[in-house]
Amino acid sequence: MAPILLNCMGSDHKEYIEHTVHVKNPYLETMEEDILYHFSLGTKTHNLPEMFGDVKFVCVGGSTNRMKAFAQFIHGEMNLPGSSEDLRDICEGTDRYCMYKAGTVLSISHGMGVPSISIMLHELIKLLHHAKCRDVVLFRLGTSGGVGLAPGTVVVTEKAVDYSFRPQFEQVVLGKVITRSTELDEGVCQELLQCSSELRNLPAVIGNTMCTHDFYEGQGRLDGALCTFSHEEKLEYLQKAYEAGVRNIEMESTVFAAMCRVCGIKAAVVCVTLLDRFKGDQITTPHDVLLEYQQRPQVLVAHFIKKRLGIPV
Ligand SMILES: O=P(O)(O)O[C@H]1O[C@H](CO)[C@@H](O)[C@H]1O
Ligand SMILES: O=c1cc[nH]c(=O)[nH]1
Repeated sequence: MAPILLNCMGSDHKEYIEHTVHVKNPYLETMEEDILYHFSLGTKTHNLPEMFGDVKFVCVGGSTNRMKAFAQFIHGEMNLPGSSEDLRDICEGTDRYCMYKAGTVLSISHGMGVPSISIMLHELIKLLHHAKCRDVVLFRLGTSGGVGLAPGTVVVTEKAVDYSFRPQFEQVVLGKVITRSTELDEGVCQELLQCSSELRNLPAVIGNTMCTHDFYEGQGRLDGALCTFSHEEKLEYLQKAYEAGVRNIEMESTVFAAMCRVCGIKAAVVCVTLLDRFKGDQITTPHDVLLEYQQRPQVLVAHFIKKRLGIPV
Protein backbone atom coordinates (compact mmCIF):
# COMPACT_ATOMS: atom_id res chain seq x y z
CA MET A 1 0.00 0.00 0.00
CA ALA A 2 1.46 3.36 -0.99
CA PRO A 3 2.02 5.66 2.01
CA ILE A 4 0.21 9.01 2.01
CA LEU A 5 2.63 11.92 2.36
CA LEU A 6 1.16 14.58 4.56
CA ASN A 7 2.91 17.90 4.45
CA CYS A 8 0.62 20.03 6.55
CA MET A 9 2.70 23.22 6.46
CA GLY A 10 1.05 25.14 3.62
CA SER A 11 2.79 28.51 3.19
CA ASP A 12 -0.52 30.44 3.35
CA HIS A 13 -0.78 29.40 6.97
CA LYS A 14 2.83 30.28 7.74
CA GLU A 15 2.25 33.36 9.85
CA TYR A 16 -0.52 31.73 11.87
CA ILE A 17 1.53 28.59 12.39
CA GLU A 18 4.56 30.54 13.57
CA HIS A 19 2.75 31.92 16.58
CA THR A 20 0.23 29.41 17.85
CA VAL A 21 0.18 25.77 18.80
CA HIS A 22 -1.88 24.09 16.22
CA VAL A 23 -3.97 21.02 17.09
CA LYS A 24 -5.23 19.19 14.01
CA ASN A 25 -8.38 17.60 15.36
CA PRO A 26 -11.85 19.10 14.74
CA TYR A 27 -13.36 16.91 17.48
CA LEU A 28 -11.42 18.69 20.21
CA GLU A 29 -13.57 21.83 19.83
CA THR A 30 -16.73 19.81 20.40
CA MET A 31 -15.56 18.23 23.65
CA GLU A 32 -16.95 19.64 26.87
CA GLU A 33 -13.92 18.50 28.80
CA ASP A 34 -10.49 17.24 27.79
CA ILE A 35 -8.81 14.93 30.28
CA LEU A 36 -5.05 14.71 29.78
CA TYR A 37 -5.04 11.32 31.40
CA HIS A 38 -1.30 10.56 31.45
CA PHE A 39 -0.52 13.99 32.94
CA SER A 40 -3.33 13.78 35.49
CA LEU A 41 -4.55 17.20 34.30
CA GLY A 42 -7.80 18.32 32.64
CA THR A 43 -9.60 21.35 31.25
CA LYS A 44 -12.31 21.22 33.93
CA THR A 45 -10.14 20.32 36.90
CA HIS A 46 -7.28 22.73 36.15
CA ASN A 47 -7.02 26.31 34.91
CA LEU A 48 -4.57 25.50 32.11
CA PRO A 49 -4.21 29.09 30.75
CA GLU A 50 -3.36 30.30 34.27
CA MET A 51 -0.99 27.42 34.98
CA PHE A 52 0.79 27.30 31.62
CA GLY A 53 -0.17 30.35 29.52
CA ASP A 54 3.29 31.95 29.89
CA VAL A 55 5.27 28.88 28.75
CA LYS A 56 7.79 29.70 25.99
CA PHE A 57 10.23 26.78 26.16
CA VAL A 58 9.47 23.10 26.69
CA CYS A 59 12.32 20.67 27.29
CA VAL A 60 11.66 16.94 27.19
CA GLY A 61 13.87 13.93 27.81
CA GLY A 62 13.58 10.25 28.63
CA SER A 63 14.30 10.07 32.35
CA THR A 64 12.37 11.59 35.26
CA ASN A 65 15.53 12.34 37.27
CA ARG A 66 17.15 14.13 34.33
CA MET A 67 14.13 16.33 33.72
CA LYS A 68 13.79 17.21 37.42
CA ALA A 69 17.52 18.04 37.49
CA PHE A 70 17.09 20.18 34.37
CA ALA A 71 14.19 22.12 35.92
CA GLN A 72 16.32 22.82 39.00
CA PHE A 73 19.31 23.79 36.87
CA ILE A 74 17.38 26.22 34.64
CA HIS A 75 15.67 27.70 37.73
CA GLY A 76 19.15 28.64 39.01
CA GLU A 77 20.40 29.80 35.60
CA MET A 78 17.41 32.14 35.22
CA ASN A 79 17.83 33.52 38.76
CA LEU A 80 14.20 32.77 39.54
CA PRO A 81 12.90 33.57 43.02
CA GLY A 82 12.59 30.80 45.62
CA SER A 83 14.52 27.58 45.99
CA SER A 84 14.86 25.15 43.09
CA GLU A 85 14.47 22.40 45.70
CA ASP A 86 10.86 23.48 46.13
CA LEU A 87 9.86 22.80 42.49
CA ARG A 88 7.07 20.24 42.58
CA ASP A 89 6.04 17.62 40.08
CA ILE A 90 2.89 18.97 38.38
CA CYS A 91 2.04 15.40 37.29
CA GLU A 92 2.40 13.91 40.77
CA GLY A 93 -1.09 12.37 40.37
CA THR A 94 0.45 9.86 37.93
CA ASP A 95 3.79 8.12 37.65
CA ARG A 96 3.75 7.94 33.84
CA TYR A 97 5.59 11.22 33.29
CA CYS A 98 6.99 14.01 35.47
CA MET A 99 6.54 17.72 34.75
CA TYR A 100 8.22 20.74 36.37
CA LYS A 101 7.76 24.43 35.62
CA ALA A 102 10.55 26.97 36.19
CA GLY A 103 9.42 30.41 35.07
CA THR A 104 8.52 30.17 31.40
CA VAL A 105 10.28 26.80 30.99
CA LEU A 106 8.50 23.43 31.26
CA SER A 107 10.56 20.28 31.80
CA ILE A 108 8.87 16.94 31.11
CA SER A 109 9.98 13.31 30.96
CA HIS A 110 8.79 11.07 28.11
CA GLY A 111 10.09 7.57 28.83
CA MET A 112 11.79 5.43 26.20
CA GLY A 113 10.72 4.95 22.60
CA VAL A 114 8.24 6.25 20.06
CA PRO A 115 4.97 5.05 21.68
CA SER A 116 5.87 6.60 25.04
CA ILE A 117 6.95 10.01 23.69
CA SER A 118 4.05 10.04 21.22
CA ILE A 119 1.44 9.76 23.99
CA MET A 120 3.21 12.48 25.95
CA LEU A 121 3.36 14.76 22.88
CA HIS A 122 -0.38 14.40 22.13
CA GLU A 123 -1.17 15.55 25.65
CA LEU A 124 1.54 18.23 25.73
CA ILE A 125 0.42 19.77 22.43
CA LYS A 126 -3.21 19.81 23.62
CA LEU A 127 -2.07 21.33 26.91
CA LEU A 128 -0.20 24.13 25.09
CA HIS A 129 -3.27 24.66 22.89
CA HIS A 130 -5.74 24.77 25.80
CA ALA A 131 -3.38 27.11 27.67
CA LYS A 132 -3.26 29.42 24.60
CA CYS A 133 0.54 29.39 24.54
CA ARG A 134 2.29 31.28 21.75
CA ASP A 135 5.80 31.24 20.26
CA VAL A 136 6.82 28.02 22.02
CA VAL A 137 10.10 26.26 21.22
CA LEU A 138 10.32 22.57 22.08
CA PHE A 139 13.60 20.71 22.74
CA ARG A 140 14.37 17.05 23.20
CA LEU A 141 17.41 16.73 25.49
CA GLY A 142 18.63 13.16 25.16
CA THR A 143 21.39 10.60 25.04
CA SER A 144 22.36 8.62 21.95
CA GLY A 145 24.91 6.36 20.34
CA GLY A 146 27.40 8.24 18.18
CA VAL A 147 28.29 7.28 14.61
CA GLY A 148 31.92 8.21 13.97
CA LEU A 149 32.04 10.82 16.74
CA ALA A 150 34.02 11.05 19.97
CA PRO A 151 31.85 10.17 23.00
CA GLY A 152 30.50 13.30 24.68
CA THR A 153 29.84 15.11 21.39
CA VAL A 154 26.46 16.85 21.27
CA VAL A 155 24.52 16.32 18.03
CA VAL A 156 22.00 18.98 17.05
CA THR A 157 19.70 17.19 14.63
CA GLU A 158 19.26 18.51 11.12
CA LYS A 159 16.87 15.75 10.02
CA ALA A 160 15.48 12.88 12.04
CA VAL A 161 15.62 9.78 9.82
CA ASP A 162 14.23 6.25 9.94
CA TYR A 163 16.01 2.89 9.60
CA SER A 164 16.38 3.51 5.81
CA PHE A 165 17.76 7.03 6.44
CA ARG A 166 14.56 8.67 5.12
CA PRO A 167 13.42 11.92 6.80
CA GLN A 168 9.98 10.62 7.61
CA PHE A 169 7.85 9.06 10.33
CA GLU A 170 5.27 6.38 9.60
CA GLN A 171 2.17 6.20 11.77
CA VAL A 172 -0.46 3.51 11.32
CA VAL A 173 -3.94 5.07 11.48
CA LEU A 174 -7.03 2.90 10.98
CA GLY A 175 -4.82 0.24 9.41
CA LYS A 176 -3.26 2.65 6.88
CA VAL A 177 0.26 4.06 6.89
CA ILE A 178 0.46 7.84 7.15
CA THR A 179 3.90 9.30 6.42
CA ARG A 180 4.91 12.63 7.93
CA SER A 181 7.99 14.75 7.29
CA THR A 182 10.59 14.98 10.08
CA GLU A 183 12.51 18.12 9.17
CA LEU A 184 13.38 20.32 12.11
CA ASP A 185 13.67 24.07 12.43
CA GLU A 186 16.83 25.20 10.64
CA GLY A 187 17.04 28.54 12.45
CA VAL A 188 16.91 27.01 15.93
CA CYS A 189 19.45 24.37 14.87
CA GLN A 190 21.95 27.03 13.68
CA GLU A 191 21.33 29.14 16.79
CA LEU A 192 22.15 26.12 18.97
CA LEU A 193 25.39 25.50 17.06
CA GLN A 194 26.33 29.16 17.59
CA CYS A 195 25.57 28.75 21.33
CA SER A 196 27.85 25.68 21.49
CA SER A 197 30.73 27.73 20.09
CA GLU A 198 30.28 30.19 22.98
CA LEU A 199 30.63 27.45 25.62
CA ARG A 200 33.72 25.65 26.86
CA ASN A 201 33.80 21.85 26.88
CA LEU A 202 30.78 21.58 24.60
CA PRO A 203 31.79 19.85 21.37
CA ALA A 204 28.77 19.97 19.06
CA VAL A 205 27.96 19.13 15.46
CA ILE A 206 24.91 19.32 13.24
CA GLY A 207 23.95 15.95 11.73
CA ASN A 208 21.15 13.57 10.97
CA THR A 209 19.77 11.45 13.80
CA MET A 210 18.50 7.94 13.17
CA CYS A 211 15.50 6.93 15.25
CA THR A 212 14.96 3.22 15.90
CA HIS A 213 12.29 1.17 17.67
CA ASP A 214 14.78 -0.81 19.73
CA PHE A 215 18.10 -0.24 21.55
CA TYR A 216 19.62 -3.65 20.66
CA GLU A 217 18.71 -5.33 17.35
CA GLY A 218 17.14 -2.12 16.02
CA GLN A 219 20.43 -0.24 16.50
CA GLY A 220 22.59 -3.09 15.14
CA ARG A 221 24.03 -4.11 18.52
CA LEU A 222 25.83 -7.41 18.90
CA ASP A 223 25.14 -7.60 22.65
CA GLY A 224 21.34 -8.07 22.91
CA ALA A 225 19.51 -11.26 23.84
CA LEU A 226 18.99 -11.83 20.10
CA CYS A 227 21.41 -11.21 17.26
CA THR A 228 21.05 -12.49 13.71
CA PHE A 229 23.87 -10.62 11.95
CA SER A 230 27.69 -10.52 11.92
CA HIS A 231 30.10 -7.87 13.14
CA GLU A 232 30.90 -7.06 9.50
CA GLU A 233 27.21 -6.59 8.64
CA LYS A 234 26.79 -4.25 11.60
CA LEU A 235 29.75 -2.12 10.48
CA GLU A 236 28.46 -2.07 6.91
CA TYR A 237 25.07 -0.73 8.08
CA LEU A 238 26.69 1.92 10.30
CA GLN A 239 28.92 2.96 7.38
CA LYS A 240 25.84 3.39 5.16
CA ALA A 241 24.20 5.44 7.92
CA TYR A 242 27.32 7.60 8.21
CA GLU A 243 27.35 8.18 4.44
CA ALA A 244 23.68 9.25 4.65
CA GLY A 245 24.71 11.95 7.15
CA VAL A 246 23.69 10.06 10.31
CA ARG A 247 25.83 11.08 13.28
CA ASN A 248 23.85 9.54 16.12
CA ILE A 249 21.14 6.98 16.93
CA GLU A 250 18.33 7.26 19.47
CA MET A 251 14.68 6.27 19.82
CA GLU A 252 12.27 9.24 19.71
CA SER A 253 13.43 11.89 17.24
CA THR A 254 11.25 11.04 14.21
CA VAL A 255 7.88 11.18 15.94
CA PHE A 256 9.01 14.22 17.95
CA ALA A 257 10.02 16.09 14.77
CA ALA A 258 6.93 14.98 12.83
CA MET A 259 4.37 15.95 15.49
CA CYS A 260 5.99 19.31 16.22
CA ARG A 261 6.14 20.12 12.51
CA VAL A 262 2.49 19.30 11.85
CA CYS A 263 1.44 21.36 14.87
CA GLY A 264 3.54 24.39 13.93
CA ILE A 265 5.91 24.18 16.90
CA LYS A 266 9.55 25.07 16.38
CA ALA A 267 11.57 22.16 17.65
CA ALA A 268 15.11 20.86 18.08
CA VAL A 269 16.67 17.54 19.06
CA VAL A 270 19.86 17.87 21.10
CA CYS A 271 21.44 14.56 22.13
CA VAL A 272 24.85 13.77 23.55
CA THR A 273 26.66 10.66 22.28
CA LEU A 274 27.63 8.15 24.98
CA LEU A 275 29.89 5.98 22.78
CA ASP A 276 31.07 5.59 19.18
CA ARG A 277 29.06 2.71 17.72
CA PHE A 278 31.86 1.93 15.23
CA LYS A 279 33.96 1.03 18.28
CA GLY A 280 31.50 -0.96 20.37
CA ASP A 281 28.04 -1.54 21.76
CA GLN A 282 28.32 -1.68 25.55
CA ILE A 283 28.31 1.54 27.50
CA THR A 284 31.42 1.19 29.64
CA THR A 285 32.00 4.86 30.43
CA PRO A 286 32.14 5.54 34.22
CA HIS A 287 28.92 6.81 35.82
CA ASP A 288 30.30 10.26 36.74
CA VAL A 289 31.48 10.82 33.15
CA LEU A 290 28.05 9.76 31.81
CA LEU A 291 26.38 12.23 34.18
CA GLU A 292 28.59 15.04 32.90
CA TYR A 293 27.82 14.04 29.29
CA GLN A 294 24.05 14.10 30.03
CA GLN A 295 24.39 17.64 31.31
CA ARG A 296 25.84 18.93 28.02
CA PRO A 297 22.51 19.20 26.12
CA GLN A 298 21.06 20.88 29.23
CA VAL A 299 23.90 23.42 29.42
CA LEU A 300 23.59 24.16 25.71
CA VAL A 301 19.80 24.64 25.77
CA ALA A 302 19.98 26.69 28.99
CA HIS A 303 22.44 29.02 27.20
CA PHE A 304 20.04 29.29 24.23
CA ILE A 305 17.09 30.09 26.53
CA LYS A 306 19.05 32.70 28.49
CA LYS A 307 20.16 34.42 25.31
CA ARG A 308 16.60 34.41 23.96
CA LEU A 309 15.34 35.93 27.23
CA GLY A 310 18.13 38.51 27.37
CA ILE A 311 19.59 37.06 30.61
CA PRO A 312 23.38 37.69 30.75
CA VAL A 313 25.30 34.48 29.89
O1 LIG B 1 18.31 9.53 27.02
P1 LIG B 1 16.95 9.44 26.45
O2 LIG B 1 16.27 10.75 26.38
O3 LIG B 1 16.08 8.44 27.18
O4 LIG B 1 17.14 8.86 24.96
C1 LIG B 1 17.82 7.68 24.59
O5 LIG B 1 18.10 6.75 25.65
C2 LIG B 1 17.15 5.69 25.66
C3 LIG B 1 17.86 4.36 25.51
O6 LIG B 1 18.82 4.19 26.49
C4 LIG B 1 16.18 5.96 24.50
O7 LIG B 1 15.03 6.58 24.98
C5 LIG B 1 17.01 6.86 23.61
O8 LIG B 1 16.30 7.67 22.72
O1 LIG C 1 23.55 3.79 21.91
C1 LIG C 1 22.64 4.44 22.42
C2 LIG C 1 22.85 5.23 23.57
C3 LIG C 1 21.79 5.92 24.10
N1 LIG C 1 20.58 5.80 23.52
C4 LIG C 1 20.36 5.06 22.42
O2 LIG C 1 19.23 4.97 21.93
N2 LIG C 1 21.41 4.40 21.90
